[in-house]
Amino acid sequence: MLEQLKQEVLEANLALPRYDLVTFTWGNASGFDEESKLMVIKPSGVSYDELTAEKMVVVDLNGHTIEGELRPSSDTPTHLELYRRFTGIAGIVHTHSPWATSWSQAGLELPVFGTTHADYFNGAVPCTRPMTTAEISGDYELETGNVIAETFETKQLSPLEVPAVFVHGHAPFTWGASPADAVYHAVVLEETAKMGSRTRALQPSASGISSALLDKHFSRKHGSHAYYGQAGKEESR
Ligand SMILES: O=C(CO)[C@@H](O)[C@H](O)COP(=O)(O)O
Repeated sequence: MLEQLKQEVLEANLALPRYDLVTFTWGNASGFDEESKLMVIKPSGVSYDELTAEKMVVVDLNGHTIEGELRPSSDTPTHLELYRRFTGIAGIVHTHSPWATSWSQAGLELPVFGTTHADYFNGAVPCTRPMTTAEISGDYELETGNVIAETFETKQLSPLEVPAVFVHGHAPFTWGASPADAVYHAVVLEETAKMGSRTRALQPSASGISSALLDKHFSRKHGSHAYYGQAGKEESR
């Protein structure tokens, strides 16, 4: 079942080490099928060079495995909560990419320091609040999804316009209209986090570009970025 989505999710997972976003088995990518309300996600603990479409795991919104021999990613509850809470997304990526993870560990939001950021994210990339002891000792992955959604609701941010978040003390999640879109945003986030780290080192008082410049760039670029299609070749919408 969902053979096409399994292939897309496989390609998205294989792109994570290709773009140096993960080490060992860290991170994961998933895709969501709106019609069947089923998610395809990477199996837990499997090396990226061993992944195949057949090893992908299909789960329903309650987290029940519908198809697949292997255990779904340990982050399955987080992915499912985001598909439930963020309308219109169909791909999610979680990495431990070094620069974005550094902002997550610092508990800082990433300001819009420049137009590279503004081309893809319509505002600062937020960081979630620290989770409570009860949340950590409860269903940690489910609560991670909840605190991400709570962050966007509290800040009145559109997940479609800022498709990225730093989870406090953990690492980033990104999402998009497809698994490939979510990977694209993960690459952009890592690059803008690197630039942001260096900007702040050069000028600690740097506060970011004007809202006029942000609006100019985001409105011109949003939704038109290239993403890779079959066989990894660059395509543009
Ligand atoms: O964030 C974490 C662990 O801190 C996880 O994302 C692992 O990095 C990958 O777990 P699996 O997807 O292999 O279960």
